[in-house]
Amino acid sequence: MSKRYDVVIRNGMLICPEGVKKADVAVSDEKIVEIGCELSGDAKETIDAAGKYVFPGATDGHVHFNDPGRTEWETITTGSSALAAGGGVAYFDMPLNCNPCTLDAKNFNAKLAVAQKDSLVDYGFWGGLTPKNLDNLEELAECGVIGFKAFSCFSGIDEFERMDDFTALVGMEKLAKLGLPLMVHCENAEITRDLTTLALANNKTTVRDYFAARPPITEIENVSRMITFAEETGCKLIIAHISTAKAVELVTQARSRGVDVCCETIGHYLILTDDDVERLGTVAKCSPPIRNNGNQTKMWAKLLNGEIAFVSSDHSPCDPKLKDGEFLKVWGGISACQTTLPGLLTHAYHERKVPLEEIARLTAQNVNEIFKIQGKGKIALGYDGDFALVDLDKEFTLQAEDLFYKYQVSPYVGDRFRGTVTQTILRGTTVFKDGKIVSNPIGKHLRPNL
Ligand SMILES: NC(=O)N[C@H]1NC(=O)NC1=O
Ligand SMILES: [Zn+2]
Repeated sequence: MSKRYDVVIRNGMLICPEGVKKADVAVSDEKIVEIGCELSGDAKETIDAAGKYVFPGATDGHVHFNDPGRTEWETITTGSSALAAGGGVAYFDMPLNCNPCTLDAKNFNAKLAVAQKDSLVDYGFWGGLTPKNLDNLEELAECGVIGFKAFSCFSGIDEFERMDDFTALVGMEKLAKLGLPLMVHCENAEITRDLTTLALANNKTTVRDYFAARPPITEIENVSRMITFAEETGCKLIIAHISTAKAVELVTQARSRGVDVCCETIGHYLILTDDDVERLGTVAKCSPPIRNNGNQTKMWAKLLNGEIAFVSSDHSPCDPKLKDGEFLKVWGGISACQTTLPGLLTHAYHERKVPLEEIARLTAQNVNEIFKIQGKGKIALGYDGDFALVDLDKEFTLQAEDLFYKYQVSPYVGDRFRGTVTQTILRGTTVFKDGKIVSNPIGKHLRPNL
């Protein structure tokens, strides 16, 4: 008897957890219901993926879409569209730089209302942990946050206060009980603050002065301290946007003695170097800063070794006016959520022979597993019909007009990529195709299955 699927993707090379295989994949009621060679049975929609690689749609674990409240920088509409254009089907939005910050249930619900209306793709939310909201962690957990985010140093946003040691201890004890992870932006507060003050006092505001004000030790020292807190409290710890190979080493050592810690890195720490930042200017300013080539080589080795759990974008845009000025003084944050997968195809797969299934793990599977999002992140029976169709050899030069961000700004404009996302499918619905957004907002809220 012939079957009737909602969608069949035929003749593609599927990136499955166990390897790459040529097969068809069928979706009904938003879920993958069959994987096999030349599936019989018709479908309401047939997608010919001959010559294409079919990745699991990516989940970006770390974005700042700034909605509600700072929509002059980015919005959920533009951010989620950009994500889809880069093969993304889901994102976890940070508790800052939206306004109000996501520090209690009321503000969580305000953000949820916007996303329900505007998000093209699926979304989860981070709650914040600051000295001011230790009594609100339980209510945020009930709302369904995927985890909590804290800053060891100044966050750039006055209302989102840094986590002092008391807050770290009490907060991590509470999160251990709630079974939710804490992600920490690890840079030593006093050293970054005082080196920055000193640099400003001496009018040292160039890109190199900025690097000197945030040296590797600020990350390494703080990662080590946060691991100690995690080890003693039993809280699951995720190091945000790790930038130095030495800090990755600390995470690996801690894991090997049983500490529940892992790390995320960001495309730009793998793709750009300090010399690139010097060339590009403030568009490539972020914190922690992008490091040198020697460190980057070691970061790639750690990535290949499985020591980095997932790769996100830390998409942190702003009004371009805030990037206009002396390097040390301007906003730190890079617009990147549209280019993570093409960046990894170019620099990980083509340049360094990182296997495609490893790239799928780093962009989709691991992040969903770590945050206990059920049924998302891989091409397997029963999972959401989420796919990114990729022409692996199709090259393109990124043009500002290609970007779906509120501001068409990226450090990669003018760069050559090899590996083009041609179509993004969310739970069986095509949301992006051939350079265009082709769906209304259909994103739904993702909560951890604890
Ligand atoms: N507040 C904010 O978005 N900060 C981000 N920007 C950046 O470069 N690193 C961050 O953590
Ligand atoms: Zn961030």
